[in-house]
Amino acid sequence: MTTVLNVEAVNRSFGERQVLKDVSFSVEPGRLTGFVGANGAGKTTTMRIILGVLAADTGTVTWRGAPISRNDRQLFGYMPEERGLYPKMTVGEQVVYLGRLHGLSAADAKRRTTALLERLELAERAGDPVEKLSLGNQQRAQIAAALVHDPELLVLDEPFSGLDPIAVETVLAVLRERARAGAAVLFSSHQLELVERLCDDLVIIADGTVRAAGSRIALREQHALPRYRIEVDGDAGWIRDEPGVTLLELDGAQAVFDMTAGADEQAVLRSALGRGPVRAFGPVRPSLAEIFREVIQ
Ligand SMILES: Nc1ncnc2c1ncn2[C@@H]1O[C@H](COP(=O)(O)OP(=O)(O)OP(=O)(O)O)[C@@H](O)[C@H]1O
Repeated sequence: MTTVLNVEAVNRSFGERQVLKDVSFSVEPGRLTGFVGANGAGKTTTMRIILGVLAADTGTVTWRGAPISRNDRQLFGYMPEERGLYPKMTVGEQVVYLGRLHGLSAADAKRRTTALLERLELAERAGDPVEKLSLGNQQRAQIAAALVHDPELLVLDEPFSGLDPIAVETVLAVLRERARAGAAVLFSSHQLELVERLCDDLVIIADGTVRAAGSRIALREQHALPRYRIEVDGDAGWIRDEPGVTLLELDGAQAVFDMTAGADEQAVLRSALGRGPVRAFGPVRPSLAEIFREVIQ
């Protein structure tokens, strides 16, 4: 797969404090990359450096293999943490204006604004000044502003914070559509369940250091535990006496257990089948929250 955005060994300090330490990761087109980390981990600082709002002390950020130019930035869409739409301007005018700034013709900017506001369920508010909108609707307007020029790279700082569950689903669907159309999407979030559901790739940062990066599936496999779940008919309590089994949870017919290294989980399955029907048997994959806790330690 071709990488479009490459962050390579980026360092950045504020005064004495180094807030980014050798940060490296890449973002692929057509994929959603979740950027996760605790408060103060360095997500916003990294995003600002990608967008050229802030300079790195050392290290490079490249777009399609070359340092990022002003022209490249026209192809980027950014939703900054500090938001920053003009409060007195109407939502529609504002999104059109930002589209024009990114090089769209007046007609294209209008057409795309109408379509996007419709898609984000904000069309009815197009004529209202931003300051009159609820925070959640202001957030949707911000997302429209970042998307209006059909960017090839979308960088979104906490796009889901402050949205109600229905708005989350709408925005999520819009981001998926953008990725499916070929855009590279990098977004930060604290909401791990959401990131887990949404993203293809992950970058986990703690104290300014990337602790894990890669596809969500690969990360889950790398951090897979030798842990299994079984469901049988009747009581599963016998499982605690099987060789190599450490029983973690027992709830009637269901059990979750770890296997000691080298022990054979298939032997447990055979043993279960010898006792009666087995309704379910398989490895338990760690959740993103569990992987996160493990890698940031
Ligand atoms: N302009 C600045 N001057 C001094 N320190 C700064 C500045 N910007 C960020 N920092 C510090 O850098 C560290 C990283 O901040 P950053 O905003 O990148 O983290 P974050 O991961 O985005 O956190 P959050 O989730 O809270 O937004 C923090 O300790 C922050 O206080």
